[in-house]
Amino acid sequence: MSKTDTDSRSDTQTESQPLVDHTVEGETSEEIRDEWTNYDFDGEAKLSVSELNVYYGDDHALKDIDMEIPEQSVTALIGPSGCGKSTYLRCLNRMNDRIKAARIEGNVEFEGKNIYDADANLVELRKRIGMVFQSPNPFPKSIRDNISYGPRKHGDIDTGLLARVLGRDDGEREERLVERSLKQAALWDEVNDRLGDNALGLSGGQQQRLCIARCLATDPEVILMDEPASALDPIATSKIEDLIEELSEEYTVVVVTHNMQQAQRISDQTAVFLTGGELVEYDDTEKIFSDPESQRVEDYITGKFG
Ligand SMILES: Nc1ncnc2c1ncn2[C@@H]1O[C@H](COP(=O)(O)OP(=O)(O)OP(=O)(O)O)[C@@H](O)[C@H]1O
Repeated sequence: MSKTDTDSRSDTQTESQPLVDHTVEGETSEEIRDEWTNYDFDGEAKLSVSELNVYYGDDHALKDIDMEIPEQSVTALIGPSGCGKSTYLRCLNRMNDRIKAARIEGNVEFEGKNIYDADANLVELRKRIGMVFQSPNPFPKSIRDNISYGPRKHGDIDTGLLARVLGRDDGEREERLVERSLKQAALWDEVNDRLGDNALGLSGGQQQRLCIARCLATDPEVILMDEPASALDPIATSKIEDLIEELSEEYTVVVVTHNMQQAQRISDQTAVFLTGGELVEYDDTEKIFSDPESQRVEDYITGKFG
């Protein structure tokens, strides 16, 4: 499968500037790290992360992350437990702001603007960069209300009494939005005859697709997913995986997964984080899983540690 240490070092090593032994944890040189994480792709970057550091109190959870995320594709984030994948994902739409102990330094550019600028509009940001969590978390409301809740909150849909009195009722638009979002999330056929039923009566897999539909209803451009299938059975997982691949034709998807087969099945590029909050390698998924540069990445993906 892999290159040996000697092979992978020979590309970059010079006599005057020997590089450290990258097989020793924590000793990857900056030059090598830059080379292995500087992913060269066709097309535009949707998000550009630079010099990102995250601290929880004294714990330095993410170290100097530079990463460009290509638009309309699936980027998988993999790595052992505690290496910072979820922390990184939450940085991409400022969800870490909600964690008191978290301190974030660096830039995350979304279409040319740093989302950490003081004047960033967080409501708008999280509308454009949506998130789906590990455990399905529908609201204890009807299937229909789960979809229309966000657009109503943002003022995109109004079906209230005043709107009705003023003849501006968006009821029809709401129905169209509910149908479109549920179809996009491959759930419409299973629920279209019971849109008024409580969402908590759906199966786990259906609930997760509903959460994806809810996210799509606010018209995001980026969808962040934190282990979206880890609580689901194999059939429900396979539906979510198919859905992720379809969504990437229109949206930019970033997904954290512990499941390496899943990363291989669904993603175009994979970023490997290792213990200590380091981004060690970032490349085409095929390359990462067939011919990684880093010995540590190879050890991780072949199950030698992690
Ligand atoms: N809210 C928090 N407060 C303090 N420390 C935190 C918090 N969230 C995460 N951490 C710490 O930050 C580090 C990275 O955690 P994170 O959850 O991002 O890793 P992960 O790779 O997503 O792990 P897992 O795969 O187990 O979900 C860990 O050391 C963790 O203990």
